[in-house]
Amino acid sequence: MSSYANKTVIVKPIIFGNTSQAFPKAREEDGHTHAWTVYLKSYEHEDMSVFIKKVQFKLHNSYAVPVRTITKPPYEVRETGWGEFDVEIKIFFADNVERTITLFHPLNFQQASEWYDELVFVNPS
Ligand SMILES: O=C(Nc1ccc(C(=O)N2CC(c3nccs3)C2)s1)[C@@H]1CCCN1
Repeated sequence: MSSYANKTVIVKPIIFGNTSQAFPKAREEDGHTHAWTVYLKSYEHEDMSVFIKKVQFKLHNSYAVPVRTITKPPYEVRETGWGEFDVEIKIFFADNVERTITLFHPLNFQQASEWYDELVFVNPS
């Protein structure tokens, strides 16, 4: 926690990204070629459920139930598919005063892909 211009500022470093694993061959029944996991986690291995109410992962609309809502850690979705697309990650906070945060992550099947960001709270209630 730090102060800046008489304000209390709390910064929570986060990581979001995906891992994937290719199947030996495309799956007969649906042509899926990869298993993948998209995730959000604390960069500091902190239990973020203290200040996060839920995380919604919005997959491509062709998936059954494309909006996956995760209410406790680990904030991740494990799925299979045949291609890469953008996953929208929407963070809802326990304090309803805080606006939701929307992140986007392009699935990457060539290599594990992680992005760093920070959740910044100014004068949290
Ligand atoms: O790949 C891409 N978009 C994709 C959207 C959905 C994908 C997928 O993997 N799946 C849908 C789900 C289903 N399985 C069975 C019925 S619906 C498995 S891939 C783009 C197109 C060009 C480059 N990237």
